[in-house]
Amino acid sequence: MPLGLELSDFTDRYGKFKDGLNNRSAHRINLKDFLRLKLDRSLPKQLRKIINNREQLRKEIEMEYDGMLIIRVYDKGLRTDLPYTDELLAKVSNWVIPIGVTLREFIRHDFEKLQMLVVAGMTRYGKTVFLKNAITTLIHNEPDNVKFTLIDLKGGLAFNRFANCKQVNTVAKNADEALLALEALHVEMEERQALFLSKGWEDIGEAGWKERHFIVVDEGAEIMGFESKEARERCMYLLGEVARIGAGMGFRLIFATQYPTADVFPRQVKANTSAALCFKLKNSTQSMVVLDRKGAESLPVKLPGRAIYQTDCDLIVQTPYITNDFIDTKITPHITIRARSEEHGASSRGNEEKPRRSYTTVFEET
Ligand SMILES: Nc1ncnc2c1ncn2[C@@H]1O[C@H](COP(=O)(O)OP(=O)(O)OP(=O)(O)O)[C@@H](O)[C@H]1O
Repeated sequence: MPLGLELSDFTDRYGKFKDGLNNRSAHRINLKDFLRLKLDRSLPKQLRKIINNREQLRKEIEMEYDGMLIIRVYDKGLRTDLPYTDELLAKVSNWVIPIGVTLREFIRHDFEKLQMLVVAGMTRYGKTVFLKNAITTLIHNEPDNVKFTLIDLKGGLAFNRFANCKQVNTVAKNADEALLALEALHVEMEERQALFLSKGWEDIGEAGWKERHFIVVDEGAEIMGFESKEARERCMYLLGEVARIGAGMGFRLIFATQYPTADVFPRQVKANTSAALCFKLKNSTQSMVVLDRKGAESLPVKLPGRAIYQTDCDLIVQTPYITNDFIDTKITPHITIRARSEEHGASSRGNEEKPRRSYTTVFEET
């Protein structure tokens, strides 16, 4: 790396490098075209056409810094679809989910290593499909240990198919339900913290508990639209608490939004999250909020599933496309029809009974 420059000086110019490499066409002779030759007077013309055939270059580049600046150039771009299949599912286990493919490899996200994940992207670019992919994978791979609190602030339609899975504690569809669910989680978290302290356990690993509780929020920006200011602030605070202290106690957060502005992310969520999956965004300001760099605005248009996966480095991936039929085949064995009131107090570890509780948020004027 030339002295005084950093990786972002190159990645910010990704488009310029790529267009520079592709600004001409190349000779391409397709042997199959010879089989289609017609033996008539136009033969020389046909041959000339085959020999002079030119195709626009579609080279792709990847940039990385590992002490050296590495720029990889590929003849072809990344595939535009990656169906979620049984073979793909077999490549992940435990708390690992598939993120997608790059030009070189299959990428996974391990929630034991990076417990919180931010997902962002304009509408119709694949956020919800990705969340369904994550939920299905975890239910399939850890059916006895995973628990979910699903908060779908777009009305609950996307998560509805998971509502009767035994692993799903709650599907919250609006401000009141979201607040109630988060209050319940907060109480559980505080109880766990007190128990861990009394037992001298540092974290869930040391406690030897297998359960992991995932809180999945789809359209987190809606929280800013809650009518009541108190509800808004309380929700932000509670999500922030999950991000701040939840990881060690087995809580995992996936926070998705299509409007990533600075005020949409609870401060603690941004501060405690070191992984992001970012689909195309409207502008570089939004990209800066999610990735701390420009780039998500330059992802291709009309290409759902294309995203930047950011951990300690940034990778351009094509995420798997999971169909609702595939989801249903995987979750049907886990569906139990229960009254929702029973689910709310569902035991979160093993089969031990917990008293059913209700939670009330009281706002006092100061
Ligand atoms: N990984 C993918 N590969 C190919 N196509 C995809 C992928 N993900 C999503 N799509 C296509 O894009 C459409 C929109 O995806 P999805 O519902 O996940 O978008 P979204 O970002 O959640 O949008 P909204 O915010 O409007 O719900 C899907 O119906 C599907 O046709």
